[in-house]
Amino acid sequence: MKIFNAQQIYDADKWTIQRQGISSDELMERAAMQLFNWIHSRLQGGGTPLYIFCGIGNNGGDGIALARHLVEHGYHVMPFVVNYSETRSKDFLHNMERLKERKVWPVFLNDADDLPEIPKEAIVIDAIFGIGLNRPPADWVVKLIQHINGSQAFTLSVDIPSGMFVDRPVADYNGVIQANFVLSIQAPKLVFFLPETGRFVNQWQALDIGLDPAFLAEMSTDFEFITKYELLPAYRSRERFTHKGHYGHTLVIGGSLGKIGAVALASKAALKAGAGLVSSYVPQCGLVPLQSQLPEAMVIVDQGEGAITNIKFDVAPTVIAMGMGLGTDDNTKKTVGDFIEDTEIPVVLDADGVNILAQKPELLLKLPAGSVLTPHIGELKRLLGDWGNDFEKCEKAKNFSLQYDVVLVMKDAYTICWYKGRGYINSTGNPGMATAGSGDVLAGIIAGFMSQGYDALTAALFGVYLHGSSGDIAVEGMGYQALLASDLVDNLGNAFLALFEVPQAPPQESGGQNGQGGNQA
Ligand SMILES: NC(=O)C1=CN([C@@H]2O[C@H](COP(=O)(O)OP(=O)(O)OC[C@H]3O[C@@H](n4cnc5c(N)ncnc54)[C@H](OP(=O)(O)O)[C@@H]3O)[C@@H](O)[C@H]2O)[C@H](O)CC1
Ligand SMILES: [K+]
Repeated sequence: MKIFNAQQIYDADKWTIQRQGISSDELMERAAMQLFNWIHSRLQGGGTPLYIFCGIGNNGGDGIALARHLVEHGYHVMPFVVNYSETRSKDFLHNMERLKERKVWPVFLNDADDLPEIPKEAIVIDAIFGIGLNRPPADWVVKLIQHINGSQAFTLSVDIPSGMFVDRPVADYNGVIQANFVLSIQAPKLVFFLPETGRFVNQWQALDIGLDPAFLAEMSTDFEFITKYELLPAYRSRERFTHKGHYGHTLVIGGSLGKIGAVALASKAALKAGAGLVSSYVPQCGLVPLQSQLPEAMVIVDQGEGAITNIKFDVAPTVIAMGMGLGTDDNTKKTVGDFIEDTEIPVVLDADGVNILAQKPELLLKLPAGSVLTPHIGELKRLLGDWGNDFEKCEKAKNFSLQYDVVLVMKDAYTICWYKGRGYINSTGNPGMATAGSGDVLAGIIAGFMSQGYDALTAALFGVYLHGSSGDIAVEGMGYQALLASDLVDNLGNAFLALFEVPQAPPQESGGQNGQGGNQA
């Protein structure tokens, strides 16, 4: 699912109005009907007071139109106009007239003295600012937002939490609606998925208002939200007349004294992801634990006792996952650096493997095409340099992916895979996955996919999605705290099965639940 920027949404509006021969007011009516249906299907006409705070633009227009539908269905509606500007939008005014025709007069709020009492059992509908916010809100509007946040009422934001810009960092973190739920018009917004702003969005759902599908399909976007529906067309089924040789050979290089578990996790994950063969290359101390823990893997030992000192092997892997548990031994760093410089086999570089690249950036140009880097935030900073905010971080990652022919997997609550300037945002995962070994499993899954012949981007997208999905399935029977990286490996089979589950209702794009939501270590 594409993630549009504000300008693209305004363009799609215009095009839809022209193509479908409708007025902008009719488009707003579609948005209001969708909002109403969503609320009505859940409240079923209950007596909960609905406090609707509306701005004076089209976001406010959505709110006022919604208020009319709710009034017509007998809901207890308290509409307010947040009078932050004299410049009202045409469709806002139109809907104000219609509401007044039904003998409903919203209360105008003009300054901080006007803040209404909000009972905690009320539902607040936030239609103050939408994607049109282009400067910090006035102080009294910030106070209103704080007042709403402090009310303990369930807060439902229309399109985007008010106070959040759609394309740049928040000006004042105390001046953003903390939304329990966001009903986002047509598509989710990028800011839902970035840590600094995503924390204001507990859960979200996109409401389809029928913007011209052909126009949306043709528009190229910097970001795409990846669900199983984007992935399934790339899935390759296992053919009957095949053998292990058809599914490639993953070599996992890593481990040091006390960190052999990282290699075991990655190796098992590669096998579970479908690699035909897996060999684990470890220092000598890894031989016995690996052979006894993971009989399916072959083990190749380095000369070094407790750390890898000189990488040499005589197998012909399809892909190499390396970096997990390597340690910081100088010889190890040197042999890994030399290996990266010479190899032509695509690599999935994790952990210390990424750190070695950060220390020797000239190696980046030597990475075989179709390689994947899987840094966590700390490793990413070492690789890209520090950033001031999430937008700057994305810009750096984007530039990096334009400069080097590799996939950069930026691990976070919503992991973003970057390739050739485009960001692919993952939809699965939860905070339980912020646990030791989770990253080793991810690198192993991605390598397992590459080993079967998936290109690096597709392998990374499948890997990140299934890793998160496996975590989501695993926590169904336990608390987040109890999730272990090995649970991610154990549930990978169920994550594959879930890919093919047909939803009972048609798929709706939705996600989130911070505190119940995603995180990939
Ligand atoms: N296709 C769709 O997604 C549709 C979305 N709809 C809804 O429309 C809004 C966007 O509406 P818009 O009128 O463009 O913008 P806002 O309602 O967010 O803001 C209104 C105006 O407020 C001014 N502004 C901006 N920042 C401030 C500020 N800090 N203080 C005061 N005023 C501010 C600005 O106008 P200026 O001329 O003053 O710059 C805004 O234009 C979208 O979010 C959806 O909810 C449609 O209903 C259907 C199609
Ligand atoms: K809003």
